[in-house]
Amino acid sequence: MTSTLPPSAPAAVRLRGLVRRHGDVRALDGVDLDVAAGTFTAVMGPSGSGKSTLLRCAAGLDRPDAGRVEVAGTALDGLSERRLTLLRRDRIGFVFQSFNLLPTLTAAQNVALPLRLAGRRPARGEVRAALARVGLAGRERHRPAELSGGQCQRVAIARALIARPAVLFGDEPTGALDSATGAEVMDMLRSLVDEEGRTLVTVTHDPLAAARADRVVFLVDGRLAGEIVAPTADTVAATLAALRPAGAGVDTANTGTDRVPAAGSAC
Ligand SMILES: Nc1ncnc2c1ncn2[C@@H]1O[C@H](COP(=O)(O)OP(=O)(O)OP(=O)(O)O)[C@@H](O)[C@H]1O
Repeated sequence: MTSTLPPSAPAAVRLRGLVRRHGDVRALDGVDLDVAAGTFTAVMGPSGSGKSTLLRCAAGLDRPDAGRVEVAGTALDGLSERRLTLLRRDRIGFVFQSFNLLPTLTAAQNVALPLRLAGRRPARGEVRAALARVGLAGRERHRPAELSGGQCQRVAIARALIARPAVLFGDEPTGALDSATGAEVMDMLRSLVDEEGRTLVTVTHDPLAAARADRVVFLVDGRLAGEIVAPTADTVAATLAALRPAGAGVDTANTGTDRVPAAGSAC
């Protein structure tokens, strides 16, 4: 199946015929998908169905073997590595399950890093405002070891958003957090869409997290296998259960009900 917008509708992300092979494995097997600007899309599916590969190709972190990726109207295929790096820096944000903060830098310095790497000095109050936006007012001078896991992920999100990317991609951004903290982070991500018109695309295994999205798309064996608009945790869980091959066990990844927080300090 495909999930595309009319050609005239503004798409923050447009994927056409995406194929990505790893040896004999077709991690993506012909995916057509549009993500409308200003929306929150969750990507779900069984373990190994191609979710991370989809995100990495859409974000320009990996190159598909065939097909086309457009982000905010720019086609990624054919871009030189340098142009792709600049596009990722300026137009694409990415957060991972691990927070990847630099331990010796303060929260504010971590958030400012993408601007500094781009040769730009942050405007007065810009970093403080970015941290306040993710609920970390007053934490500017804390280093990662002095922050909780949820706070570290908020710093990582502020860092990913500081350059005002066209799309923020998240690969299980709450996967290392306990359920309550993960829910708070998902609520904060939702508010970024509602209040600022941000565009989010997030892989998650958690039906409760996916229920915050406007739309959930499901992958199976590298192909789109369905979608739910205006999802609830129940409709998401039921769809996932129906997609799981008969006899398959519970997904080894976190399901949101059995999450264990990352050990030790969080970052
Ligand atoms: N670098 C790689 N080398 C070889 N095979 C890979 C590589 N990356 C992904 N794959 C394979 O491609 C398929 C899709 O992997 P991917 O990580 O995208 O799935 P996923 O849905 O994100 O899985 P999970 O939910 O377990 O994280 C899997 O069969 C995986 O083993």
